[in-house]
Amino acid sequence: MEPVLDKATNIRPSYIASIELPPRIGPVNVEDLKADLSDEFSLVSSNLDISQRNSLDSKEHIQVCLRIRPFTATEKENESQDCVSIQDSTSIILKGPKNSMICRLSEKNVGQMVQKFTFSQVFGPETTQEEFFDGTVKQPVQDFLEGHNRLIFTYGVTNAGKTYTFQGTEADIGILPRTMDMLFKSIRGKLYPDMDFKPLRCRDYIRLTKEQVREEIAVKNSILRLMKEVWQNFLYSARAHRAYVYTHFKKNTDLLSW
Ligand SMILES: Nc1ncnc2c1ncn2[C@@H]1O[C@H](COP(=O)(O)OP(=O)(O)OP(=O)(O)O)[C@@H](O)[C@H]1O
Repeated sequence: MEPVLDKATNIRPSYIASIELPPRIGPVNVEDLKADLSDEFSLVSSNLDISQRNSLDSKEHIQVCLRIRPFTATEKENESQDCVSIQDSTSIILKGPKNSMICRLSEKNVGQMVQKFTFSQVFGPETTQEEFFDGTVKQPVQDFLEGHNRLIFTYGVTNAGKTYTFQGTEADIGILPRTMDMLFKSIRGKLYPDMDFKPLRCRDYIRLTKEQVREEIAVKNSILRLMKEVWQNFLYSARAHRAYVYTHFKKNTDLLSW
């Protein structure tokens, strides 16, 4: 039975009442909602050099990978329902949890409501940290080492597994330490061993003569000596202050007990 609404007491909130909808002109075209925007966000412009264009041509310019994490112990204890099923390596089917409102409504009206989502790559709950790194981040890091710009980020609701994926655990490191490892390995043996470069402003440097190197070392040593003296003086006065506080306190408590 339809609820009977008492019009006199059902007052619309003022913020709704105050909205004036613009008059609709002609039919609404919804086709552009499905527009493929990938061309507009294309990284390939005429300014890029040929090597960069080749590197990008073979791939999508934006890659969106999905990682589905396994249930945590608590979720298993609570018998959480699996709402995501992997259809193939790039798509998943999402079902509303059984007995949820959306599920009951959709079953009643149009059968169980399912939604399909497509990604560049889908990684299931059994995916290891190494497999995930190799399948997602390794190539962009390699591109970066060859001089291209790359941006990698994780995105998801709380508890989705972003920190685990990015940072990982001590026993099973994530994509960030694996990336750093790759970067440091790539410069191994390429480090300049001498100490005759000096940074200048933000991006420049100058090469020092032997005499200038000696002067730099002398300046640095005197700064270090000065810092050591300041630190020792600080420690000395901190100890003296503590000793004073202790004796003062002791004297007062002695007086009190007396
Ligand atoms: N691939 C995985 N394998 C095993 N455990 C995982 C995996 N991904 C996440 N977890 C576990 O799931 C829980 C939630 O993960 P995590 O803390 O990374 O989520 P988060 O997205 O960073 O959350 P928040 O946004 O709240 O910081 C943690 O207990 C984590 O150890």
